Amino acid sequence: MKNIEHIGIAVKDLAEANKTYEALLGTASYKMEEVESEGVNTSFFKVGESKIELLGATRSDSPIAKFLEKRGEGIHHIAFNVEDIYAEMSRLQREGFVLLNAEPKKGADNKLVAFLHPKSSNGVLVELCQEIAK
Ligand SMILES: CC[C@@H](C(=O)O)C(=O)SCCNC(=O)CCNC(=O)[C@H](O)C(C)(C)COP(=O)(O)OP(=O)(O)OC[C@H]1O[C@@H](n2cnc3c(N)ncnc32)[C@H](O)[C@@H]1OP(=O)(O)O
Ligand SMILES: [Co+2]
Repeated sequence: MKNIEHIGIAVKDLAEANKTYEALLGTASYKMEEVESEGVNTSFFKVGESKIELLGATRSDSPIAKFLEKRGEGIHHIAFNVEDIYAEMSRLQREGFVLLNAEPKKGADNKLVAFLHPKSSNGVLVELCQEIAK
C-alpha cells in the first residue's frame, strides 16, 4: 500500500456538498465524473497528496443510496493506492480479507479499483486503487 488515495464521502446532494467542501478545503473540485457501473456521481478535491471523493447516488440500487438510507451521510470508504492491484488482491485474500470483486474494475479518475468487505476490516469499506497507465 503506497498512500491514502482518497476518502469517499456519501452525500445526499452533490451540488450542495460541493459548495460545502469548496468552502472547507478552500479549493474547487477539480473533476466531476459519473461512474455508471457503481450508480454514482463523483466530485474530487485535492488535499495534499490525497483526495476527497464526494459520492452521490444516481439510482436507488446504488451502494451509495443504500448507505445513505441505512446510515445517513458520512465517510463511506478509504481508498489506498497500490502498485499492483492483482498482487495486492491475492495477498489480502491469503490474509483472510473478503474481496468484493473477483477482478479489478474501472473506477473514477483513471483507476482500476477493487473493494474489501467492511466486515473483514473492522467496519471500514476499503478500496484498492491502481492508476491506469496512459
Ligand atoms: C466511483 C467508483 C469508485 C472509485 O473510483 O472511487 C468508488 O468509490 S464507488 C463507491 C461505491 N461502490 C461501492 O461501495 C462498491 C463496494 N460496496 C459494496 O459492494 C456494498 O456496498 C457492500 C459494502 C457489500 C454492502 O452492500 P450490502 O451488503 O448489499 O449492503 P447492506 O446495506 O446490506 O450492508 C451490509 C452490512 O454492511 C454495512 N455497510 C454497508 N456499507 C458500508 C460501508 N460503506 N462502510 C461500513 N459498513 C458498511 C451495513 O451497514 C450492513 O451492516 P449490518 O447492518 O451491521 O449488517
Ligand atoms: Co472511491
